[in-house]
Parts: sequence; C-alpha cells; structure tokens
Amino acid sequence: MTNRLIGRLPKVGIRPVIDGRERGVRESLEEQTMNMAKAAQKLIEDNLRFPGGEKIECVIADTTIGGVAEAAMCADKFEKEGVGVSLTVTPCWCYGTEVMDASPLIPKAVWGFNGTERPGAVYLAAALAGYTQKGLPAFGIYGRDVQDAGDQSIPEDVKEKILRFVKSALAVAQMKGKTYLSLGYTSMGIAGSMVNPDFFQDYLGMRTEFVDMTEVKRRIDEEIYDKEEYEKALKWTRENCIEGEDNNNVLVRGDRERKDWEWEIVVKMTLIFRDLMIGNPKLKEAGFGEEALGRNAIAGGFQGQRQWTDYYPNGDFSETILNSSFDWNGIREAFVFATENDSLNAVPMLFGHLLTNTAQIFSDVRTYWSPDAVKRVTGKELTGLAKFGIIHLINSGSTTMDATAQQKDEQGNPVMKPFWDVTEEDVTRCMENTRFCPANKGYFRGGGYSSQFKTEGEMPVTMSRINLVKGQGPVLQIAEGYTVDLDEDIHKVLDKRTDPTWPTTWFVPKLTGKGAFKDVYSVMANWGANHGAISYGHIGADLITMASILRIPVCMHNVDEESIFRPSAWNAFGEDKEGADYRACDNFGPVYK
Ligand SMILES: C[C@H](O)[C@@H](O)[C@@H](O)C(=O)CO
Ligand SMILES: [Mn+2]
Repeated sequence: MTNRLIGRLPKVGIRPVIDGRERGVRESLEEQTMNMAKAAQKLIEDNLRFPGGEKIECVIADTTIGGVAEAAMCADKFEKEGVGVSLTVTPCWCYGTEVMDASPLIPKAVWGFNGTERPGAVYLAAALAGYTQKGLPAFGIYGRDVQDAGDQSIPEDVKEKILRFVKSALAVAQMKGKTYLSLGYTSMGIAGSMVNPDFFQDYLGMRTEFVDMTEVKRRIDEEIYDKEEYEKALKWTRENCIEGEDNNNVLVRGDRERKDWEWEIVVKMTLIFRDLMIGNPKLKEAGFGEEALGRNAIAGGFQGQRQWTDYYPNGDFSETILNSSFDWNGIREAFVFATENDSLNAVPMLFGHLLTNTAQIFSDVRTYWSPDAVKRVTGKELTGLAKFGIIHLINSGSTTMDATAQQKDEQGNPVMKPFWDVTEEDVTRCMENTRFCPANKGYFRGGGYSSQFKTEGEMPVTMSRINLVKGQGPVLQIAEGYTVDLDEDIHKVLDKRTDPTWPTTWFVPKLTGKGAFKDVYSVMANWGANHGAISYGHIGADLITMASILRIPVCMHNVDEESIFRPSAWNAFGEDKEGADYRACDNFGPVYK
C-alpha cells in the first residue's frame, strides 16, 4: 500500500457454484458457470482500484462448487489467499446450504443468472433464505431481464450491483485490523473526539491507539524525524505555500522571526504526525527502531485545541497537507486525518476515501444562510443552485487543498481526483489558490497557519457523519448535494463575518421536499454534530451499502429508493426501508462483536 500500511490488501473471492449431479447435468454446466466467474473477475478488475493505486485481485475457486467438500476446499484457498470479499455466481440450481460460504466475517453476495433453461434465480432465492436463516446476511444480485443460456454478457443492472457490493465490501475489508490513531484526546469537549474503542472494535474491526501530544513535542525537541526530508519539506513549503494576510491585531501579531519559527514547527509536526501513523524506515537508520514502526493507522486525528494550541502552533497546516493528494514528495495518496481529533468525522472520511480513492474534506457545518438573511447582509439575491439557501462549510484552516476545485477533468470541469490522475498543473493551481494565514490568535495563542481558500466551482459532493447514540449505537447520516461558487461580492461579506483566515465551501443539499430534506434549513437542523465529512461525487448509495455491511443504520439520507442496495435479509424486517434498516442492524448486531 502506498501509505505503507501493514497487512495484505484484501482479495475478492469468486465462487462458481453448480448443480453437483454428475453424468449429464454438472458436465453441461461447467463451462458456463466458470465463464460467469471469469466475467465477474474481468468486470471487477477492469473497474475498481485501491486508494493506493494498486489493482484489485480476484481469486476464483479451483473448481466449481457442487457440494460441501468443494465449498470447504474453496474456503481453504480463500483463507490462504487473503480473500476479504465473497461473490458467489451461478447459472443453475445448486444445493443451497451445501455450497454456501459459511464464513461469518466476510461480506457476501450471490449473483444468480436470470435464465429459464436452468434455475439460477430460484437457487438464488433458496440460497438467500439459507443465509438469512443462519444469520449471515448476503446481497442478492439478479438481472431484471431474462437472458439466453449462452449469453455471456453481464447486464447493466447486474454490473452496477456487483460493483457497488464489491467496492463497499472491499472498503470494509481494508479497515479491518487497522488503527485509528488518537493524538491527544478530547478537543474542547467535542463528543466525537472522546474516541470510543468499543465502536471501532465492534463495528469496524479496528484498533484504537492513544498517543499523548507530548510525544509530538518530544520528537520535535529530540529531533526524531528524517532531517533530510525536513530540509526538503521546509524548502518546498517556503517556495510553494503562500503566506496569507495576518488578520490579528497588531498588538498580538508575531514578528518575522516568530513566524519563521512557526513555519519550522508546523512542517516538523506534519512529518511527526505521519510517522506516528505509518512509521518511517529512516528513523530506524537514525537509531529509533521503535519510532520507525508507526501504528499502522489508516486514519488519525490531532486534538490540538486547546492544550497544544494555547502553547504551540496549531495543526491546521499539517492537517491540510496530510489530507491533500500531494506534498513535498510529490503527488501521493491523501491521508485521512481529522481536525480536533473528531474520530466520528474521521470514520466517514475514511469511508469516503476508501469508496472513491480521493481526498476528503473535513469541515464544521457552520451556518445556514437563508436567501433572506443573505439579502439583508449583502443586498444581493442568491441565484442558481444556491437560490433556496446555502450551508457554510468551514473549519479552522485544516481542509484538503484538493477541495479548491482547481483540479480539472478533460472538459475543464472542476473535480477531485484519485492521486494517480492528479497532474502537476492541478497541484500548482491548488497551491496558487490557497493562502496560509497566520492563525487567529484569539483562538490559537500559539499561532500556526490556517489554510484559506474558497471552493471555486460546482461539484457533486456527499456530506456524511457518524454519531453515537447511547442505547442505540452508531448511526450514519448522508446528504448528497453540490458545492456552489457564490458571486465574489456575496462570498466576501459572508466569509468576512465568519473567519477570513479559513477555507470555505458553500454547500447546497439535494432537496426531496420531505423530512430532513424538506429545505436547506432542515438539513442543517437535522445534522447530528458540529462536523461533516465531504466526499467528491454522489456516493450516498455506496455509503448505504457499506453501512448495511457494518450494521450501522442510516438515520437520514436523500438517495433515490431504487439505488438502495442492502442484504436481502433486510426485506424480512418490513417494507418501510428506514425502519427495516434499524431493525435489521439491531437484530444482526455489529460484525466483530
Ligand atoms: C477555532 C475554533 O475553536 C474552531 O476550531 C471551532 O469553531 C470548531 O471548529 C469547533 O468544531
Ligand atoms: Mn471544528
């Protein structure tokens, strides 16, 4: 993995299951069944990638599976190969529970060919009944239109479901066994930064590691970082990061000497945060074997406020750099790193990163601006997508530079790309459109630099968030929408009354006219905490699928009902999808408990 995580990348295991009756039936089906497995493999390998850029690998069982012995041989192979996701395929009748995948920890789907010469779909129904009865929820995939027996193509609706399942299940498999690194603990009484090890362990299969912020200070003082990289990083920062206006009162402003020292500290903090997450072989060469190992962290967060920031430069610069798809070493996979150690925002950032392979935005969900309020303070009307009101996403200068909307696709549209598609020009534009302003000393006595920019373009995005509810457990909320580029004269007035040293994204959710999505105000009012994780693209349906694999119910979303894809067992909990989701998640409980 690019970000040097320990452990193999999970593979996708494909199980071609077959009618085991030899002397005619089985033989006539061997080729067609294996071909389905090969077609699924091609579809998956051609379309999906890991966030580190690696190709997805599929493993097909050595033989078709006609009964229990062959199912066991397949399970054995999958275990040796490190399979983390299971897809069973078949065109025909098979012996439901005899050929089933009985491993409780691996997400499962079954694709039954919709033909009529052989009963693939009726097997699917029998198989899913078995999975449900045994408490192993599985996704059922069954094309809408009947295909002829010889047809080896995969219909579009089946493709969509296979890819949605595999993408979500691989995201789940990648988190398992990895770490959330909590640097410091609770920031300003924010509940999400009271990192809950039971949630991580039971629902995500993850470890939580706690490191006191004094460790960062020790590494600064004892120079435990790669000094060569530090010189390179500082030079790059001086040459490429544009220092913004100092908005502090002249009486509290730092002089040039202090500011230069702060730059040095924030660069060191960035190296140290990263090394704490994933280790660094260079530290071993320098005699720090223990520090060289890191903590296998797939996500992390830094408390910062207040003990650290009252005394030392804040984490904004480091958080921005880590969350961006590039730094002094070039273009690379973005890290998932939460401001204020809000682990319940880090988790949806991690979901978004694993589902889209792109950098994630961390923001306060700060203000709902109604059209009337905007008119009152600016004298101007909101128009276009913004006309029913906007939500101000902004945090203390810690957001990924990928969110400047300066990365462009081939048509010149603003996008946020997986790092392997990010170009040098994209990086230059992101940097040119970002200022690093001396931090607001009222909040940050120790100074530091906050990234400041405006998301300058219309992009489809999805905001999400996990909240923990005592007695219920975790719930996920999802709002698909768009970033909007407000007229500069409206933006300036609204931004100035908030904090002109921070990065701003103007967000408009898609409205449905009902419930939490009745209007923009209701979305803001229904948001469960002060933060949101914002991911490029409309990924609500993928998040819903992923949440169901993890047994996390979704309490609010604006995704079309037709795109909701959950294990077939959810149908047994009633026709109202939201209520059924809660009941099913409660019934099956967290996967790793
Ligand atoms: C500087 C302030 O303390 C901010 O960090 C604060 O408004 C928040 O971001 C709260 O989440
Ligand atoms: Mn915040």
